[in-house]
Parts: sequence; structure tokens; C-alpha cells
Amino acid sequence: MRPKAELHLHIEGTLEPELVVELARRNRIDLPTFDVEAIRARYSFTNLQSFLDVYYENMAVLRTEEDFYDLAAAYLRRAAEQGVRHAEIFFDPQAHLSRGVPLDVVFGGLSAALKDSGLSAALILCFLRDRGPEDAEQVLRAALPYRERFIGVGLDSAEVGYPPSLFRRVFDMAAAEGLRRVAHAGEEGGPDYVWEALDILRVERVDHGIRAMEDPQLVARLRAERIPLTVCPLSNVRLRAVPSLRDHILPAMLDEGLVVTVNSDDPAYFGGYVEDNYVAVKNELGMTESQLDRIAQNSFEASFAYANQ
Ligand SMILES: Nc1ncnc2[nH]cnc12
Ligand SMILES: [Zn+2]
Repeated sequence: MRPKAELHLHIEGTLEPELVVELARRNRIDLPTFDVEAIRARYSFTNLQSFLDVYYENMAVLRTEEDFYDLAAAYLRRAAEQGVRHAEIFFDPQAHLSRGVPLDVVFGGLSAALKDSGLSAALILCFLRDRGPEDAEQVLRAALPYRERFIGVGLDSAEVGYPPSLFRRVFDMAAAEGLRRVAHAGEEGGPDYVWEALDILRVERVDHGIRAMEDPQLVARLRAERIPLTVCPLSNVRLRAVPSLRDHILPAMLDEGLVVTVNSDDPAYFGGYVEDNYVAVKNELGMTESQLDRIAQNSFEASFAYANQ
């Protein structure tokens, strides 16, 4: 199995149904069902929002530092089995703060799991774009006392209707703190969202970015500046951003000379961890070993914090 870095992974998206049930029991939280297969049976999505509804609902079981620790430790174990040598991990603090879970609990559990794993890994704090820019600024200010525990900021959640330009000020604040910058763009939103992420948020990587391929000038810019794109093939199929894996534009992105990487996004929901994504694009898209080697090499080059140990 090829060594690789994973650069687009939401830790809350690694919450497997088995862990949902375990944490609900531990925290005495009532669930509509405690049947793991019944929970998994709900994971059939029609678009990004239909997934986000379930994703936020399941997070109700994450309450204590131990819960966040167990979540991240389970991901890091599986990632190591999938050939991951370095992971840059998104987390969504607003989704926890709004349920009354303090930042200290979230950072405490996640950072301890990363440290204890012995793997090369770092955290990226994501703003939920559908909560708006003021909320994002408030959470960044609240997170600054933990500045040493995260390497950058990102932008995720419902894309269409929440363009990157809304978040100019908070990304400027992040840049002034020396934080790295990424944003989801061009997943459901069009190429204009990717332009704004580059020009206004000054992002250093684009998460997804598949719709950038609709705009040749944008493709030329991404190629010229070697801006990496963190593509998530199984996610795109499950959220119906593409009709099927056989229709995925990944090989064309690579042929265009873009710095593409392959990642899992929310593996507990989309039917595969990162190596499963590599295997799926090999089987369904006929990608060659040398193309996959290129993608794996890109993943290390595109990382912010990989320390070749
Ligand atoms: N694929 C995705 N797009 C936007 N927000 C997300 N949050 C978790 N996964 C996401
Ligand atoms: Zn994502």
C-alpha cells in the first residue's frame, strides 16, 4: 500500500455508527435507534445538505474530552492501516460550542489523541459557512488561546449561498496570526467560488474544487500557481456531485497538470477511508499505478506540516 498524506478529513465525519451507539450509552443520550445497521441505513444522501443534517445530528453523542479522544484515536488507527503517514484533520468547533461543549473539551480530547498516536498529524479549525462571518470571527477569537494546537483554518458546511467573499475579514485575521488557509469551494458551488477563495481568502489549497474544471482560465491559474486540490471521489459520488465514479473528472484534472490529491472527507458516511478511495479510482476509473503514485506524492507536497521522520 502506498504511503500517503490525508489532507481532507473531517474528524466528525469519522464517527462510525458503532461509536455513535457506544458514546450514546456512555453519556446516557437517547437515540431514535441503537441498532447500528439501522443507523447506517440512513446514510443515503441526495446532496450535501441531506448529509449535513445527519452529520450534525449524530454529533450530539460527543460530549466529553474522552469522547473526542476516542473519536480521533479510532480515526488515527484506521488511517495508519490505510497507509496514511501524515494527516491534516478538520474539526468543526461551532457544531460543538452551539451544543454547550466548550472549546477546552474539544481541543483537549483531539490534541491528546494526536499526541498519543505518535503519528504525524495536525488540526485545521473549520468555520461553518452557514453560521455566517460574525460567528466565525467569534470562534477564531475564542480559539486563539489554543493557537499552538492548530495549524490553519478552513471553511466548510453548506456551500451554495455562502460564498467565500463573506469570510474575508476572518481569513485576514487568521493570516495575521500566521495560520494556513484552506476552503471548501467548487464542490456544489461553481468556479466563481474557487476564484473568490483564491483571490479574497488567499487560500493555499482548495478542498474539492472539482467544478474548477468548468473554467479553463481558472484551471490555468491553479496549474500555474500549483494550488493543490483535495479531491474526495467517494464523497462526490455519495453526495451526488458526480453521477458515478466512472464519470469523475479526477483523471482529467491530473492530465491538466493540476496538483490533485485523493482523500476521504467523511469516511464513516461515504463508504471508505483514504486507501479505499485510491482503490476505487483505480478500479472504476482505470487510473494507473504511476498516476496513483503521482497523487500520493502530491499529497506530501501539498501538506503544510509533514515532517519527514
Ligand atoms: N463534504 C463536505 N462539504 C462541506 N462541508 C462538510 N462538512 C463535512 N463534510 C463536508
Ligand atoms: Zn469536506
